Amino acid sequence: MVDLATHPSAAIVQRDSADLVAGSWNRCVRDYGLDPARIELDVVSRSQLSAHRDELGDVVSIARGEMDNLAAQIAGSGYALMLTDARGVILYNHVESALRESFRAAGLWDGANWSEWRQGTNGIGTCIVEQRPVVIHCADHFAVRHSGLSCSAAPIRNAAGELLAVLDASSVQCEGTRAGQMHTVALVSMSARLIEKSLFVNAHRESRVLRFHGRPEFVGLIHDGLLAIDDNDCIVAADENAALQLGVDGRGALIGQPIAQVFDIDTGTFAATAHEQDQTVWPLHERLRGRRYYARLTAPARSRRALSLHGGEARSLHIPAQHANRRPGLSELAGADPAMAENVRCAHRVVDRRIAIMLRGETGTGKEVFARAIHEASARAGKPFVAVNCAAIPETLIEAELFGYKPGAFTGASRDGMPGKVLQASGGTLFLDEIGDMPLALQTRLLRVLEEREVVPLGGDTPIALDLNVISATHADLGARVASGDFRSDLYYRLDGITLTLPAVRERADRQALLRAVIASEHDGAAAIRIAEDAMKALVRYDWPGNIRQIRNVMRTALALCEDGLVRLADLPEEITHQAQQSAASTCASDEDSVVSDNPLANAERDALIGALEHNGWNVSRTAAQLATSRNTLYRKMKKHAIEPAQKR
Ligand SMILES: Nc1ncnc2c1ncn2[C@@H]1O[C@H](COP(=O)(O)OP(=O)(O)OP(=O)(O)O)[C@@H](O)[C@H]1O
Repeated sequence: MVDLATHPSAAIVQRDSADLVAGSWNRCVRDYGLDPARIELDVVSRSQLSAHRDELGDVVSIARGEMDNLAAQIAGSGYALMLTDARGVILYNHVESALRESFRAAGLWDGANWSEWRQGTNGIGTCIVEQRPVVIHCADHFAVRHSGLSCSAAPIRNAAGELLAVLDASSVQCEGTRAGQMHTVALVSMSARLIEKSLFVNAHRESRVLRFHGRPEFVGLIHDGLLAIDDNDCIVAADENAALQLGVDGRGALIGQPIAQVFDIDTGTFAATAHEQDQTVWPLHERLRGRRYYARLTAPARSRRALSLHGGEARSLHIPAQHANRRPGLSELAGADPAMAENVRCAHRVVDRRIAIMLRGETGTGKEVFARAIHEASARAGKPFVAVNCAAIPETLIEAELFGYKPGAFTGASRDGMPGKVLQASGGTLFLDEIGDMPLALQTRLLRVLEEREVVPLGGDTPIALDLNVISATHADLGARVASGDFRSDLYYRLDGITLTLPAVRERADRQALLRAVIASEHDGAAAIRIAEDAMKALVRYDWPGNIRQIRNVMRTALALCEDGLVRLADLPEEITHQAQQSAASTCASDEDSVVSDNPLANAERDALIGALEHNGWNVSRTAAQLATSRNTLYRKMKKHAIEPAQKR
């Protein structure tokens, strides 16, 4: 039984709630320019609400189950429960029928936007900014109209630590003290943790999930650690509890590691255990310090079906098909790569703050997909997203294309004129791809348009007001172009509110998971896509100079060529199979620890190293300490896996 009064969330909230409220009030005045007497309720349209719900997918249905449990615990207390997305829009409420009218009047209802920058200091919005449990009680609220509310809220994160949603318990009767809310916030925090656990298990239902704790009676409860393990016996996801339990520095240190390197475990027995002993708790020892844990291993949802359907066949991976052309949401793009997770976290923080975002990354790393996902995650979702490829439009046309023209503005112009991409994007997001290729003369004009927030079409004389979010992208070194005078520095600084660098596929710690996601999105037939194990290994080993675009093209062709729905090594282009053979051979020849070269886990080791280096900002000493190895060994392993220190971003 958990003692709520001593629950960590209660301690945190009590300790620094005065600072937290002061910090939020400061933001309300300084950053959002809010007037406490003039804050209006803000409710999204029905269609936006259903788009917000769709975006969160399973989160809403999983959270609803837990909210029903929590509601039963607090029934009759005058509290109601709200689930919001990471933008603060209420997606689902649980209010007793007698209280419905008063909650609706207070704006605590589906579709209401409780972000801090809209409603001032409040439980939901301030929890989103602070990313931790908060109590905002009565006069803590910035808006005069909300001073009768008492709110306790806790964040719900995915396995990458990224904010997905907020769970809030609110009362419209301002009674008692803030300290009196500690029970409520502790209950809400525990429910949020339980929802996170269910989300983890659900997100990894295709993998084996290991739940472990130092005490057997805690396995399967709120404090146990969770690890998802793929068909190669490598850890593909871990929650914070797993890192805490094992005493490692964050989840990143676990992802990509073979499970047999973390626990003293025989992988053959391990694989069998998952099929046979789903509910049994059994002891296991951690390798580094020899500590004893107790664990339960859950079989993947598909394992029995796959065994019976494909028994006797060479080992292959089954990737469930997805809806083709489905656009991944911003949170999904994080995958299990630390650099991508950081990009997504930053994007969530700056979205809707009028900060220009610049995306950098090699060709095909998904800059446009990322830009669209930012747009869909913003308050402008549902408004236009207009992409302009500055390199693809001839220099002579780019001005008209961007800024539009009036009828008869120039020879060859359409008789009706054209509004131009900038105006088409008004209300939504303008995505300027390959911005480095924008001609110098037009850079001046673009800067003026962005600064003045109005555009005068060619041949016109009346400015038209604009309301735009701007995201730009480049694979060039724009800093160098500024230095050489090819790119205006003032435009560069205007566009570069924040730079997010998308990693190349070869740098990603979650290469195998990324491959699976891209492959799944390539096919929308009912059947799962099957990839022979050696083919998958070759795909993971390959460098992918064309990044995600190349993966898509290669897989599209392989899926068309393959027979009986199984992609074999022979269905892949020669450069991929050739490089895979070469890298296996060179690993074998160059490494003293040559047994690794034939070991199917070699790639996992490379991924784990990159993950750990990323996690430590590419500081070799810190990474070596975290991995409990020497700097020399780490350098040797980096050399073996062709990981350049220069991959530091
Ligand atoms: N996470 C993803 N899952 C599935 N497909 C993706 C993903 N990210 C990108 N793609 C696909 O990869 C291809 C390249 O993506 P995108 O155009 O966004 O890359 P880019 O970095 O903007 O490329 P360029 O620099 O050449 O313009 C597209 O076909 C896109 O649909």
